[in-house]
Amino acid sequence: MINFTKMHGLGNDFVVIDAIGQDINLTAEQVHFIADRHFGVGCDQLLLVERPVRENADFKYRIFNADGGEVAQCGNGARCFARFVREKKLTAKDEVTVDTNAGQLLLRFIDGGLITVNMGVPKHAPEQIPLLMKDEAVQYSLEYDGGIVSFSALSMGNPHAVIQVEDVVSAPLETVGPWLEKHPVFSERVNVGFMQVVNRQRIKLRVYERGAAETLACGSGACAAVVAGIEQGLLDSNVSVGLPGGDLLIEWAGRGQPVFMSGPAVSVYEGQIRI
Ligand SMILES: N[C@H](CCC[C@H](N)C(=O)O)C(=O)O
Repeated sequence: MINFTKMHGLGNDFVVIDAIGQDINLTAEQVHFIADRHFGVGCDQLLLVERPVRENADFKYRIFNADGGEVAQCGNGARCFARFVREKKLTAKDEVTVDTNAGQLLLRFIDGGLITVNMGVPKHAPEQIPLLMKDEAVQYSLEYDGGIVSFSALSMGNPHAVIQVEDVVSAPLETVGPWLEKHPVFSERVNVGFMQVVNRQRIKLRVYERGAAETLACGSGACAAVVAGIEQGLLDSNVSVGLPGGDLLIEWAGRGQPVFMSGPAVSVYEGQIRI
């Protein structure tokens, strides 16, 4: 039996497992089973909380998409990880440093039960798009269904494509999402965000996530969309991102600077799963 906590960040939901106090070694198939909403517990991603790798870190955490694939970054997951280690009394710190496969994150508890994550510095021509590599251009275009799909491509530690649309409600997420997610120009697939610019301090966003399909919120996707919008001169440095599951605050001071994301994290229930 494995003990877990079911959590969410604005409806992007997680199975969070303490792999320090439990001896856990999950295959991709087992992650896929746990994530299944009919045969398992059900979640967008599964998070494993482990001992740190580097001396200056408090923990390591690993992220697995519902399809079983391990990935390196998850914004909503980072906030839920922070809430988890505090609620499980694995730390009493107000600021937690965590190792991830994308590097180190700094997580801070702020007023109102919110958590701010330093998501690191965005990379503008992520290595996952060698075929499209231009001179640090951040806008790319591909032919699709007799037309052209233009997008910004960048990495927040995981790859993102950001498409600007007039209205997120009518965005072609169900068709363009899976098409671009698996497009061969992205050697490791990609998360696909559909961004509607409301004004210079507000966007609306829907994300078709790599390995999980559409989620109610995507933290790294919100960061990528704001970076893309600022790069195109459409947004100021502090932006409220309206996702189907709720709002995140994203702050970015420009190239070479880290992106900060602030938002909630909620524990829903504790459980055990037979694996
Ligand atoms: N699907 C993402 C991982 C989860 C990201 C998302 N849930 C977030 O909050 O950033 C990927 O394959 O890179």
